[in-house]
Amino acid sequence: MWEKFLKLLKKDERVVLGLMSGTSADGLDIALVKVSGKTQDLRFSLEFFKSIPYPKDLREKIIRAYNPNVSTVKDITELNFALAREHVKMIKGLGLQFDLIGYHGQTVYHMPEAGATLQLGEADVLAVELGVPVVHSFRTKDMALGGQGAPIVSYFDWVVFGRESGTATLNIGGIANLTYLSKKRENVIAFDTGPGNCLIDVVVNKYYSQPFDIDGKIAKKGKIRDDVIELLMMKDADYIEKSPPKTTGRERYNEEFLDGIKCPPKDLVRTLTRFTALSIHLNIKKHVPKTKKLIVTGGGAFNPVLTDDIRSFGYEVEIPDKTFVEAKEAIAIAVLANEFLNGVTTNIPNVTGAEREATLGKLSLPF
Ligand SMILES: Nc1ncnc2c1ncn2[C@@H]1O[C@H](COP(=O)(O)OP(=O)(O)OP(=O)(O)O)[C@@H](O)[C@H]1O
Ligand SMILES: CC(=O)N[C@H]1[C@@H]2OC[C@@H](O2)[C@@H](O)[C@@H]1O[C@H](C)C(=O)O
Repeated sequence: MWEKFLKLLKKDERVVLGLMSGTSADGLDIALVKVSGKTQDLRFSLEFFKSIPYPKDLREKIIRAYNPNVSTVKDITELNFALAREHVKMIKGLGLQFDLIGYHGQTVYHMPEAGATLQLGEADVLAVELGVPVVHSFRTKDMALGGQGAPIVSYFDWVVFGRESGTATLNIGGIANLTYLSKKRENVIAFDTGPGNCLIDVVVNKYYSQPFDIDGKIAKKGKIRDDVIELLMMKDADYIEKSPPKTTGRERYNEEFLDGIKCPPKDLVRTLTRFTALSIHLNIKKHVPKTKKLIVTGGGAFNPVLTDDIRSFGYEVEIPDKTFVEAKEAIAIAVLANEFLNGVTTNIPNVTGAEREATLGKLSLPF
């Protein structure tokens, strides 16, 4: 058993399955990636990608788990295994071959100030059922070292895009996070800017019974309400002003964040779209003002109202091909898992605030 694993450690090229389930809780992103080399000599090719939506009841359980006022320890315990079993079912259905899995798990609560974060999805279930080693829990060691445990994709951004200057990558998922690129790893700056699609999603869910504002169609019909922007700015000024390292989550940007706002739904969707772009812009202006170009990924890249709003602040906005836009985070998780086997450090202390570099991840073996 160990022999097979030791052989895998010595391989230069590995086929890695990267699994990412983001804060939107919309499903599992599955990327099959061939990876060779390490750090800035790393090469990867995406062999397969699919995003499989969660069954409705599982999505509801995840969203409920986010809310400390209603979720119980029993819910969390069950969900930890239920999620992993659902993930196994999804993967088995694809009939793929791979050497290793990188498993992000589902973040249900993130408390960087308290130095705590929780990702659910029991890695041992995947290791046993799928018969390969699983690297998981990528955030905890950075937190043990006093860091925020996020963003962790900035390592991948540095490896892949690090040679660009005046450029930042921007992933607009539930939360938006940005990496300001630099050739020198120690000069990379990355942080969460605040809401990505999550506030828009909350309103669209509530008033239109849709999971999100498809292609910005609702926003296109609404008007920007300056009084609501002002109110939102007052609520969010503390986070925008705060210097990195900083990360956030659905604990802050949820329905409660919109308390006290009165506005017709379509105007609210339009206004929240504008506010999301504005919060990204103000964060850039304050913390990484040399940014001229943004490489935008994540589901928000498919909302033209949002991307046009971002462009309106004067940035060159580049949107990579559709598969990369959707797959980037899952590819990054595959790369982090591969670097774990290479024994490479993957956090960036300048980004997370950790006291030193470390190899992120824990290993779950199938035997
Ligand atoms: N065609 C589209 N039009 C508008 N918005 C879209 C479209 N496709 C996806 N989105 C938005 O993108 C969201 C999903 O994005 P993504 O999968 O990148 O988020 P995530 O990975 O769950 O979040 P995070 O990166 O914060 O963990 C959806 O909830 C939706 O708001
Ligand atoms: C704690 C947590 O799961 N954070 C996520 C979330 O989603 C976007 C943003 O907030 C980012 O900080 C992070 O994910 C990416 C993958 C990261 O760590 O780079």
